[in-house]
Amino acid sequence: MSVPVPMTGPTTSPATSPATSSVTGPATSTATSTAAGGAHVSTPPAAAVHAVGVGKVFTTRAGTVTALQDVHLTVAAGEFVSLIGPSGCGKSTLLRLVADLDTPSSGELTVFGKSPRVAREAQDYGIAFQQAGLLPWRTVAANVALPLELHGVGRRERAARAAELLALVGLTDFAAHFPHQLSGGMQQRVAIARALAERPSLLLMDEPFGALDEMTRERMQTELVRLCAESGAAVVFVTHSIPEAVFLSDRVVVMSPRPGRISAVVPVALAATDSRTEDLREDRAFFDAVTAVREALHAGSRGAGPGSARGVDLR
Ligand SMILES: Nc1ncnc2c1ncn2[C@@H]1O[C@H](COP(=O)(O)OP(=O)(O)OP(=O)(O)O)[C@@H](O)[C@H]1O
Repeated sequence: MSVPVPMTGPTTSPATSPATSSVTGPATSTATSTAAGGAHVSTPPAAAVHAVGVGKVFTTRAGTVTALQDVHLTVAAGEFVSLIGPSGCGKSTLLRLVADLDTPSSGELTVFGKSPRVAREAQDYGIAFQQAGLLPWRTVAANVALPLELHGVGRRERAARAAELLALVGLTDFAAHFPHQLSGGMQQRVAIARALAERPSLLLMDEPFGALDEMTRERMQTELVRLCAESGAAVVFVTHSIPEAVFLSDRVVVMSPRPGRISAVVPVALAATDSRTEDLREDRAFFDAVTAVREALHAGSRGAGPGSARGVDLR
């Protein structure tokens, strides 16, 4: 990713920061503009995601469910942030609010300084969920080109962009195949290519590798790191796997259940995310970061009752 993070160093456990009123990403460069009179004024670039006191309450026949309470989170442009926490702690709900698939009950949420709706209309973000969600009657290339088609991009330009994206995810030879002719991992790569079609500045990913076998999953993680480095997109990534979160992220956001809130943020002080390779998984610093996230998860779940860490891969 384009955001600088501390380089690999000796093996101290990364510090976790408690969830306080402000959880902010690494500093990014500021844009300068010239004000009247010639003075240069620094304008900080808008964060990819900025949540201030966000809450979400669902009302059902059985009563109300507070899925999120007082969530403060800032994801910098180009930053990779994972959300991890027990089942039902509100990870998907938070992602859905960012994606304008639902609206907050309280607080303020902006995406690149705009409301989620305006950001969606501006095609600021792409989405990839656990189910690849490909249209079975369309070829791989036609699936990748779908968002472009929906937004009126011409046939020739669509074809060129689809070819470029399929090359990026290593599926050039499968352009004319149909989804059922591909493996699960290949389908997921098509879904990621589709999410990148409109060059979004933000990718929202909800357990995109959850259904894959371990080896395919690790390969996909390495590919995702590369793709994100190439595209410069920020990513908000929901996962149940601690090693996955650590391998991919600049920061891991730990959530606790009932009601869902951020209990800790673990900065991942490994090599910059754009230069992470398979070897990192054997690195002492990697294990230390995994331990830090695991401890934060346990601490966040303490007091929430038995089984409250369920659904998290604590290995
Ligand atoms: N549309 C809805 N109506 C009512 N309750 C909902 C709705 N969507 C989510 N919830 C509730 O909100 C809480 C958070 O759900 P959410 O799916 O965000 O959790 P999660 O952390 O993503 O869980 P998992 O890890 O199991 O996917 C849960 O208690 C869930 O039952």
